Amino acid sequence: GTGKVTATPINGDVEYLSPVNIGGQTLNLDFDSGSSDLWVFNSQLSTASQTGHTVFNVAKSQTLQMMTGATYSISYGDGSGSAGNVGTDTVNIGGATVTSQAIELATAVSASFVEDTASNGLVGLAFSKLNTVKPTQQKTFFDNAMPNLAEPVFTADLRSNAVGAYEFGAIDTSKFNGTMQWAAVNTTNGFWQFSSEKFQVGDATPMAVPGGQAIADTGTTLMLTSAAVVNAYYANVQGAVNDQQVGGVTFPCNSQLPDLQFDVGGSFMANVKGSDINFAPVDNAGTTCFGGVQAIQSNLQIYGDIMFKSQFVAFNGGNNSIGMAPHQ
Ligand SMILES: NCc1ccc(-c2ccco2)nc1
Repeated sequence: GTGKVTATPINGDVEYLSPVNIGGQTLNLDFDSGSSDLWVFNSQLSTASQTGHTVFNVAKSQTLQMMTGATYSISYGDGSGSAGNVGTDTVNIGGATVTSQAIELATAVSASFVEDTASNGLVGLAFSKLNTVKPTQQKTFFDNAMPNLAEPVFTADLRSNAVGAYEFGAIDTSKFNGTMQWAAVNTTNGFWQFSSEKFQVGDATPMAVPGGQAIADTGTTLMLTSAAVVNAYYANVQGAVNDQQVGGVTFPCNSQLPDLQFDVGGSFMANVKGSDINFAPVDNAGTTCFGGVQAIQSNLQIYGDIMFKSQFVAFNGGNNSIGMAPHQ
């Protein structure tokens, strides 16, 4: 079978939310190709933590079965996290259904998740080896769904300030231009990881990031790469400054930002449109804007939603490869 759901950008493309049916209850969740836990806000949480959220009511599902003794605890790169207990239930994502999916039921969530009332949990779509459930590690929705999917794939079609889609089991060739290009994924760390050692700003001389690796992460807002690439990129932008107060590089909102091409697995170069690198204003007048490309002090680069807004991306769990093509 196949399944398709909308991916709706929230608060200026900070994150994308998709409807997921769990035991007959529909919640808007954040699909995250950078982690491997499916967890939800639910009726076990304190009233304070539930405030503003749609929660999964554990008493209302007729198919929920609690997993005795199982717990989870997850923390993310941005310092957020959640922890709780675990059950299994039927999960339906746009028609793709798994009858016994591990549902991680938060009993504690960090403040930033409580404050983010648009999101009621995450669907982890990285590799199951990263799942945090103990004592028995659980499989992701994609791993569980794969055997019944027409093709062992899911795709991310994320758009700038527009509704896009996640699809399981098929690659909709009408959603991208040209031929999709593919690269091998290294699953050792449990991510959709590939080498990314070459960058090109506009039509300037390409630059090398020896040993550079990257992950494709729908659950991260920005595109995080090496300081060398960030400096080289914004050297082309009049008025760009690294503003410690704001927490990264800003520039005049009316800047003409160049495109940025990046290497995917040594197999092909993919492009991020300059317009997609103008992320958001930092001041009320909308004069100064925050860059969508920012530095990370690690050679594991994180290509988040800024990249997905320029590239239609296919994740192939059958042969562990990643495909990209410019959106239609
Ligand atoms: N990359 C995983 C991830 C996703 C969302 C969040 C988050 C924090 C507050 C609201 O959302 N944190 C980390």
